[in-house]
Amino acid sequence: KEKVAITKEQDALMKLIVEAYNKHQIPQDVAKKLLQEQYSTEENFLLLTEIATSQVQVLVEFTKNIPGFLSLDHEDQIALLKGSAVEAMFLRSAQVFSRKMPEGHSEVLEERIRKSGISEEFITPLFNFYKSVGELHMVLEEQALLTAITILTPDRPFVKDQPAVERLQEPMVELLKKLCVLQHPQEPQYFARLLGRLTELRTLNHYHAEMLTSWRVNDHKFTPLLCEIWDVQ
Ligand SMILES: CC(C)NC(=O)n1c(-c2ccccc2)cc2c1CN(S(=O)(=O)c1cccs1)CC2
Repeated sequence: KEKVAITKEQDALMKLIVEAYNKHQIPQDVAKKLLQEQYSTEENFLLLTEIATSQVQVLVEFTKNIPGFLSLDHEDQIALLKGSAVEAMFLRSAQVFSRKMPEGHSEVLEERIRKSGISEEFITPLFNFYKSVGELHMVLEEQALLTAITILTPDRPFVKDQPAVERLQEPMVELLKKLCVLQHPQEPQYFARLLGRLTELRTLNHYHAEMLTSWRVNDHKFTPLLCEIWDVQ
């Protein structure tokens, strides 16, 4: 059985990705607001809008720190960001949700998300996803790499130079595979389970598009950044 070892280059790549991932967290004040303000549906929706908007800004900064991303074709950079924004948001939500929170906080958080104007048919897959990510107990490195791998998905709509994106994504997938073997030696199928989450994420894209139409008919307003990244209005 060959010894799995992280090379010097892989260690350097991982440090860059984790550093970028750590640098861009959700501002604590927004998370605190989630736990303080009153419970109206409208209030909850506005809070989620605020959190989602700040998360998109966080996502753009993280993406810019992915080695090689800024040397991609500029239009492809935009196509990758727009193509992965929703998945990256749901992945980040699941990670925030599965993090140890002070007593009672995740219940409040869940309650607010359930009472934010999102229709029941989307709430179920949403929380199923949060749960399935939570059960993996991902370490920070795995979370950061999985987010980078999601962003560097070559077959997003309108990506012209897919091989260039594959060349960036490939080393990340290799590194994540090694990390999983090192972090979860007792669970050889762990890496496959992680990639399975990415497949589940893609289904959430569809739900999200449906959510947007149902919100638009109820005249919900989004921020210009969310409209831009989601191609709405
Ligand atoms: C951390 C960020 C990325 N999470 C986030 O924005 N959440 C969270 C969430 C999950 C865990 C902790 C804190 C927040 C739940 C939901 C969203 C956003 N969406 S949305 O983008 O469709 C939306 C935008 C405007 C109105 S609804 C709906 C569901």
